[in-house]
Amino acid sequence: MAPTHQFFPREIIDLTRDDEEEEQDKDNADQAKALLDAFTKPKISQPRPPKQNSSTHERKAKALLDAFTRPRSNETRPLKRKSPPDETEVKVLLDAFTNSKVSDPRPFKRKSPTDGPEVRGHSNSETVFTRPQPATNGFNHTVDNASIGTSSARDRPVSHSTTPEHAIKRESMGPTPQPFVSLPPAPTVHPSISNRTSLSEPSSTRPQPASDSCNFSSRSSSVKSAFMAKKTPTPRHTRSPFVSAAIERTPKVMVVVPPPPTSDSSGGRSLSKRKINRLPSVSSESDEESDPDEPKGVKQKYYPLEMYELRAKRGRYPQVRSTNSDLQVLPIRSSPVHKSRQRAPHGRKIYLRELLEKKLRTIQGPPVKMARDWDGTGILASNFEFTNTYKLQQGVTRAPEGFNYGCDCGYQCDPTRCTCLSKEEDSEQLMVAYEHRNGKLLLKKSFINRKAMIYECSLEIFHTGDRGFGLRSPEFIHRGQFIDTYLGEVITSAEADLREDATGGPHSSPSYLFSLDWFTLSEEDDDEEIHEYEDEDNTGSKAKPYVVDGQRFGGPSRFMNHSCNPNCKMIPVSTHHGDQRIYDLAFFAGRDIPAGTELTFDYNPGWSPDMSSDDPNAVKCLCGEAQCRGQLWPNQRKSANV
Ligand SMILES: C[S@@+](CC[C@H](N)C(=O)[O-])C[C@H]1O[C@@H](n2cnc3c(N)ncnc32)[C@H](O)[C@@H]1O
Repeated sequence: MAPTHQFFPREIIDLTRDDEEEEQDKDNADQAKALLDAFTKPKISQPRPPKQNSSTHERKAKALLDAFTRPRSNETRPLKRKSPPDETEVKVLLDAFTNSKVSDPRPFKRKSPTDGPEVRGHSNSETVFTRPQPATNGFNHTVDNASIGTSSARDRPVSHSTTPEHAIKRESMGPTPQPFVSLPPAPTVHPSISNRTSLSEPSSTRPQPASDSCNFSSRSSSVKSAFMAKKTPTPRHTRSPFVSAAIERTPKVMVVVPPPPTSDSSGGRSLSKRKINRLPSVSSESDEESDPDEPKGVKQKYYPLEMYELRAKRGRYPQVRSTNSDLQVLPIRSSPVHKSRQRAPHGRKIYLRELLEKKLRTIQGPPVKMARDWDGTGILASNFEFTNTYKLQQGVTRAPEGFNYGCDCGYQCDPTRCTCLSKEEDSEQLMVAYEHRNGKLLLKKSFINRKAMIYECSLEIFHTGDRGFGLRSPEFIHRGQFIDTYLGEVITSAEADLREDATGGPHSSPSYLFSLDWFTLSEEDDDEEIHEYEDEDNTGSKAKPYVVDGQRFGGPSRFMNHSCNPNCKMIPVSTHHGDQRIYDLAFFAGRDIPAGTELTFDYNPGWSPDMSSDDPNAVKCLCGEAQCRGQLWPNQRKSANV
């Protein structure tokens, strides 16, 4: 089928010319250019170019070469050429053209002039093609026509238009390295365009293999090497129009470039980077081998999670190694980078800091950062992962669904009249926790000693120097503002005891156990409804409160230290009214807190002076407050708080 647009100057190509005429015009460079064009481009004015076999091409190519290299027999002066290097280049390139056809298998077997690679074109083909592309030559260059290897697709008219001006403009850009396959004798993609396509065009614009005739990728390497071997290193310059044409076309014959990066491969790195952010809890050695960049968190090797739970179940608890050891901090990786960092303390610090920052990014909500002045050696990177929810562990269950019920506010809850709100002890008045102050939803001043919920601020983990890490906010926090909840594994009291014993107790290592004992009922309490789901072992005994362990998994508030004069307060928040064993531990600002001030709460708010003791094993409090009690906990097992 004839192309719908004929946009190429007709006078350039005329394949009907016979050899005798050509012989007479050997010294005419323009004519030679036209002849060369005839080799590489089918004639537009014809629906189909005449079928030409390779020997015809070779003959014509040699004739063309002769025209440049041999003086005419009836003339004494040599052929006029603008520069010797151009001649050399033409020779080399033409040689490459002819030889490549002999030495290399043709990229595809042309069954007919209509066969050939199908080129998927740019949707705006004016910007892609500089030359007319007859639909009949088998090179379809619109996306619509890109059905590969089907005659119907090939025969479709070309639906784009290109003006001669475009062609001239493109050609003036001169030849460029050829990244894409073009096939003799009917290359269609302009070199400059091929190059551009490989660099920036979407893959849909790249030449596609014709399914019935060729597979470019399977032969690309041999074709490329042939070209590379024959390519002259001579810089290209001072080209005559003819030479330009020759150079521009000849490479099309043989230039093959490895498949350009697909969207997959280009995104691979970013995909792999994204994978880095995956929260690794327990990593196998094989995982480490496969992705050396992957941050490694809790090491099964050092913190045998499964064994840990297994033994806890059996009543035996593994003696885990100290969590302060640098050795535990280091995730073992086999990559050379990591090894070198291991050797260089500075590199190791950087690595550990990066590891921690990756962990910090897994925290949902406002960003939590690591203070820049921290110069620790990665203690934080050890056996600890941030978690965004409670991790219910073995033996811990939520109350059955039936125990959870919503309010009857309707579509939108009325926070001043919601039936979920508790009533004042001595009246029917509802306890409303929040009020708007300073443009924020804050805990009511009157409620600061009661229950409340949520307002977010950004936080920063920093090193206190004498009490391990601490938490602070780079922003001013208003009194009553919600800070965060205490997160971690929710475990049974029995397991908490095992874990505490395993670490030597709070006297020898930091404790991250926070008991959920707010609603713990007294032995006399006969609220059977509340207790019926607690009787897990059917013994009729009331279960002990669950405990949140923030040691291995936790949130930023896991780093909040104790103060005998705290600026924050933990207020329990129940979101499942029927479930009194699992609730949220929410921290609120007890007073206005200037930016950068350490956030603290009282680990033992029910403290009374008679709890003090002279026990030398008591955990010393280093809060530094004037009214410091001298110790973190009474010398009995902690119950109410951490
Ligand atoms: C929940 S952690 C707090 C974060 C901890 N500083 C860290 O580096 O991970 C509780 C532990 O911090 C230490 N700690 C907290 N407040 C303290 C204080 N006022 N004086 C001494 N040590 C304190 C104790 O070791 C305690 O067991």
